[in-house]
Amino acid sequence: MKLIDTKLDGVKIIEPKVFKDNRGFFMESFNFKKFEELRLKFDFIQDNHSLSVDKDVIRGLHYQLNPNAQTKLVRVITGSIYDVAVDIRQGSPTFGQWMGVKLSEDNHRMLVVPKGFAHGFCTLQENTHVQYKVDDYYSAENDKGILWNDPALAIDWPTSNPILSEKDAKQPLLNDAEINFLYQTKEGVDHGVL
Ligand SMILES: Cc1cn([C@H]2C[C@H](O)[C@@H](COP(=O)(O)OP(=O)(O)O[C@H]3O[C@@H](C)C(=O)[C@@H](O)[C@H]3O)O2)c(=O)[nH]c1=O
Repeated sequence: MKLIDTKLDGVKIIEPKVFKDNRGFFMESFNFKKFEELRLKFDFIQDNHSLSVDKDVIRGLHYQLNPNAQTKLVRVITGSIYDVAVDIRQGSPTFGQWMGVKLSEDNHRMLVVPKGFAHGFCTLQENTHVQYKVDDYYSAENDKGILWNDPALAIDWPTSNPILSEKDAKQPLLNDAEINFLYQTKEGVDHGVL
């Protein structure tokens, strides 16, 4: 398993070890101990799975406020996505900055999205199944969002005409969004990281 740092502190790309043979492949998509050895200590308590039937579906940008902030471990089962994380930790040197990575059924890559980041993705293929683990339960009350094409973020999405949910079509701009994440130095910055 390979861990790749990104320009955003705490956002990490994971490349699992994939065992291929004549039947197909096998991989461990999560192993508490092996993740812990890479200083990623996660207490996941919920698994989510979404299907987007069309290409150019954008879901996001989403986050849950404290005390229900979530770390997410995102992967694609079928299809592919452009997966995006945006730093919304007040006081962070990279506040408002985003990163994106392609996750696909072929590259098996996973993305760690820590607490204090908004998350969203755009499907690159039809019938894309995305699965992700989270370390806090869903809270309708604390479920929040930011508009996908907020000019202040200037995310380079693969489409300019996405299919959105009603909710996501009218999310607020970052400037108007409710956020309650404080940037802390090393020990506290990546909740879930030892
Ligand atoms: C996220 C979530 C939604 N729901 C319900 C609420 C709603 O009626 C229905 C669909 O929810 P949404 O439209 O918010 O689904 P979706 O747009 O797929 O939301 C997801 O987007 C990605 C980008 C994320 O990062 C996730 O955390 C989550 O916010 O499912 C749950 O019951 N539990 C959950 O954990």
